[in-house]
This record gives sequence, structure tokens and C-alpha cells, in this order.
Amino acid sequence: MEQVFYNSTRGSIKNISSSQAIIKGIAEDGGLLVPEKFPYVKDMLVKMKKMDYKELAYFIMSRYLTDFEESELKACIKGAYGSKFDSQDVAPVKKVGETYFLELFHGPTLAFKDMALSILPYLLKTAVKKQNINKEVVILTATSGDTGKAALEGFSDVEGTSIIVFFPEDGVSEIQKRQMTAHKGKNTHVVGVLGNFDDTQNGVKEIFTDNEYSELLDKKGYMFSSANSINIGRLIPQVVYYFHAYLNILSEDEIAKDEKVNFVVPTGNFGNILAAYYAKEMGLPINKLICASNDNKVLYDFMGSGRYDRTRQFFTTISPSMDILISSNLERLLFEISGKDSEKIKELMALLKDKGVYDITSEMKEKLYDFYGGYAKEEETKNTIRKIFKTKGYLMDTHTAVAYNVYEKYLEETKDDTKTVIVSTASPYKFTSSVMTSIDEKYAQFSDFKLMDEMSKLSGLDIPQPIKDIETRPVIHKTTCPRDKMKDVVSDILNI
Ligand SMILES: N[C@@H](CCOP(=O)(O)O)C(=O)O
Repeated sequence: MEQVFYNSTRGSIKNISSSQAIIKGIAEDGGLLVPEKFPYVKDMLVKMKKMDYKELAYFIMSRYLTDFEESELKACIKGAYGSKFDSQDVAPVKKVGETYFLELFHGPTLAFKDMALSILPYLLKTAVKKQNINKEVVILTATSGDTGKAALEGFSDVEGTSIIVFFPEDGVSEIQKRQMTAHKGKNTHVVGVLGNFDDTQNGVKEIFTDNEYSELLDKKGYMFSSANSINIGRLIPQVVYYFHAYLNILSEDEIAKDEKVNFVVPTGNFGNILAAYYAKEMGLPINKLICASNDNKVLYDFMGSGRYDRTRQFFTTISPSMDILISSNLERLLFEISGKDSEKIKELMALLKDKGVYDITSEMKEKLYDFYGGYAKEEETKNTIRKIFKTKGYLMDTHTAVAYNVYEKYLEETKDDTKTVIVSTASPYKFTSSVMTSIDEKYAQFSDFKLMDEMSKLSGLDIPQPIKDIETRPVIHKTTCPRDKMKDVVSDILNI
């Protein structure tokens, strides 16, 4: 297999191995680590058709994680995609009307983050061993709702690691919050930040790139890594399910060999849709990557104008995992469409930090051709949930509904009849109140927890096992902190 090395988008790191990249999480210059090239596998799609999820995961991931031995990577995959998923298929594709839903919420925390965070702890542990590191790895995570619980689940009681999750105290659903604050695990810490997700993510990134603090940590026997999609070890496992979805539809003869499909991705931090872009670069026949936003439509505006402008009102919406104005992984796309120009990326990221706004060049904008941006207002999201449930009997969560609504607008505008896959990122059970009141306002009188039963009665879907007893689970993690005290909280937790 051809070796693939990793570079920082901002130029300070060149040619490190995949295990080094996974351990690092983010480069010291604040840049993100990217593969130097994309392995091309289009000619092998027919061969891949016969693979189950684990075989496919090995096929794709082994082309990126080239310093992992076959036995090491296979062990990671086996550990990750087993009994914790409630579907044999791991990521089933459901046809609803003429559209396909790629359901990524069958893992232990009911969101797509499980697809990568089930395997990241295994990859990290293997990488640490390969690099002969004998420090405790502290996983710092910022979450707008879903990553946090998936990371806690993945890293709980993993030897040689501890995990600290920061979430916006008032910016997640009740069920998301309880999933995190009631989480058990000796090495886990959960902290509510008195700010929004951008504050939370910026705070974490500042800690990561504080070199003096890293030195202190090093002396005390610790090192940081990330469970967010800034870590390339989060992103690569996500590429797999785009192939899986395509091959699934191909096997069902819904499309012909080499026929292109569209993917519609509810987007916040840009990791999920970037994984689809990586799949396209690897030769997966993709027509459009439809980037769906909620009222925090910074990406929609960017796709249309080439101007990224985070200086705007931040909205707390019913699709909280997408309430983000600084979309981390866009930096990786900018790097690709600039012709891997790290000087340009440094300039744009400095503008983003200092002024909150940057413009890409017209050449870069042309390369956004693969993408289509759209957004759904709150009422549109609610109407979509109600309409699709009433007309097709399919119950979606709020994030998936944003994607579906944007797809309807795309269809209306383009009349594109390419087969389309909606990426369904979370179970409706994580957002019971928003989903149920979309169907009928009468549900507004019940709490999120009580609505789990109502949802089950209405939809005929069983309450997922991992959250059955969530209402009565005691809250263990009660710490909150202002945005500018996050580093102090980390120091307290680590006792340094
Ligand atoms: N939507 C995310 C925000 C963090 O994104 P990530 O993909 O970088 O982990 C969440 O639910 O926490």
C-alpha cells in the first residue's frame, strides 16, 4: 500500500505519519492535519460491493492509516463496530418515497458521531503504543450536543486516557445534556460553559495551541489530543459510510454502475460533509454535496458569495448540534481548493480570528462547484418533520429535517433528478420536545423525558435502549465555568 503522510494546513508540520497525526489532534500552529493525497479507489467499487461494513472500513481506512499494521487496524475495527450498534448493518439506508436516508444513529449515543468515536479510542491507543508514548493522553472536547456524549462513551475507562468535555450550558437539548452530565466513568469530566458553542470550541483550541501550557502538561506527564473532527482520526472513519451508502444503493440496483448520487448533509463544524468530499476525491461517484444549515447560515452565505463572515447574531435553534458560526473543518476544504497553499490559509485564518471575515479568491470559489448551500428556518424545519411523518410515516430528528428541507429547495431550484441520499445524523429521540411539538403543539405541556413514551406510541419505534432510563439517571457532573476560565478548570481537573 502506498504510504500517506500528513501536513498541517498552515504549513508548520510536514510529512508526519497517520499515528502521529491522530495523537496530535491539531497542529501547534493551529492548522489542521490533512493527508498529502487522496487514495483513488474508483476502479475497485465493484469489489467493494461485496464487503460488509467492517471489511469496507478496513479497505478505506487502511489506505489512509498506512503506518498501522493490518492486524492492528482490523482489531480497532472489530472492537468498534460490534454489539454496540443496534443494527447489523451499522449504517442502514432506508428508502422513503424517492429519497434515501443514510441512518447514522444506530450506535450507543444515537448520533452519527458514534461512527467515528467508536473507533477513535482504539486508533489512539494503538497510535500511542506505536509511538512509544508513556504519557496520559487528555482528550479535550468541545461539543454542541452530540460529540460530547459519543466521546465520553468511547473513551470511558480507556486506560492511559482521561477526557474533558466542554458544552454550552444552555445550548443543547435536555436529553443531550443528561446523556453527558449523568455519564459514569472514572476518567470522564463534563463541564458546562457559560457561552455558546463557538466560545466553547475557541476556548478548547486556545488551550491546545498554548505552547507554554503544553510544556507544563508535558512535565506533569500529560499530553492533549482531540475527539473533535479537527482530529483526522475522527474524519477518516466517516469517509467509510459514504462508500457504504453508495454501495448499498448500487447493490439494490437503484443506480447503475458509475451513476452519480447527491448527498445532503446537515452541517455545523463541516466534518461530516468534508468526509463526503474526501470520498468524492477518492473516486466515489458523487454529483453534488448539498450543505444544509439552520438559521446560523454562515456556510450558506459563504457558498453563495465566497465571503465567510462570522460577525453576525448567533441563534440557538432546535437543531443545536449545528449552532456554529466558526466551522472548523472548512479550513481543510479551503486548503484543497487553494491548491494546498498554506500561506493563503494562514492569511485567511488570521483574518477570521482578527476581523471575523475573509474572502476567498475567484479561483477558489470556482472550485466550490461541487457544493450547493441551503438553509432552513425554524418553522420550515418543523413543517418538514410534520409533513414527512404525516405523508410518509418517517420520523426525522431536527437536523435531518433541516437537510430534507434544503433538499426540497434544491430540487425546486435545479430540477436535478440525480438520486439523493439524506444523511440522517441523529435519532429523533434526542430531540423529543422539538420533534413532537412539530407534529402537534399539544405536546408542549410535556418534558423531553416524558415525551419519549409519547414518541414511541406515535411512531411505533421503540425507545432506544441507551436512553430508556435517562430521566432517572443521577446528574454526576455539575461544574460550570465562564468561557475565560476553561483553562483553569482543566488545571483543577488534572491537579496541575
Ligand atoms: N456538532 C458537534 C460540534 C462539534 O463537532 P465535531 O464534529 O468537530 O466534533 C457536536 O454535536 O458536538
